[in-house]
Amino acid sequence: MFSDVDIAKQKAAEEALKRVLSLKPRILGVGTGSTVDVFIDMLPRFEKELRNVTFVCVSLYSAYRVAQKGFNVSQLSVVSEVDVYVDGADEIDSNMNMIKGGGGASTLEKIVAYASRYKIFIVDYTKLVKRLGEKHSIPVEVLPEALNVVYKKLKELGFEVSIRMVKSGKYGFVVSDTRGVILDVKPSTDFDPKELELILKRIPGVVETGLFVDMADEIIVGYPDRVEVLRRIKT
Ligand SMILES: O=C[C@H](O)[C@H](O)[C@H](O)COP(=O)(O)O
Repeated sequence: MFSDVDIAKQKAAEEALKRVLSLKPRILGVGTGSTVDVFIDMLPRFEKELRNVTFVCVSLYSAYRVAQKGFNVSQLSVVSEVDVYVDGADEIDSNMNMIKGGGGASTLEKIVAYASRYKIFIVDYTKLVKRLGEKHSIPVEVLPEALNVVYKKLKELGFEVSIRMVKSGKYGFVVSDTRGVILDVKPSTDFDPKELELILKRIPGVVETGLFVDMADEIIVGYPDRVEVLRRIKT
């Protein structure tokens, strides 16, 4: 039995696939997470159209799944430009800014999104928020060597900080695909996403944050009965 959220994810993924086919990418960036998983599961329906596409994935897990379905997967290290990127998000505000990295992938996600000419994000309706930080902390990926230094600095700056722990299958810290440790950071007051991103990135040892500001070209929001598409107005 599918829940409303499952159906909403499917609707968003289906719409994204239509969009991808119309954009005819040579190189397609693929994010990670449960919504992207739905998107990956739909790829074989368009085997003919996607046969010559090279996929670049932001996690070993997504790369494995795309390759298992018979598509060409390339290493990010040999790619400098991506035509279209499809990924999920944890929170989206009314300015199309986002928190990402709930699945521990914010660094590679940001690199591929940055390298992509057109960035599409797919979410179910529960991801829309008035202000970023309503439901999720901000993931901050840190070099393992800098863990304590960054942790202490973030506390001094007034943030609530926790080190992300593995919930099962392994004991200890979550380690990202880029071997970073993830700190979940909760600002105590309202914040400006752009300013906060700068504050966090100024701390040596911080590799990336899960704040995605002014990044999305298109956000496809799935509902149980429809999709709504938000588009960035290019200035
Ligand atoms: O690190 C993970 C990514 O940012 C995901 O895109 C994000 O967490 C959303 O995941 P999901 O589609 O599972 O809600």
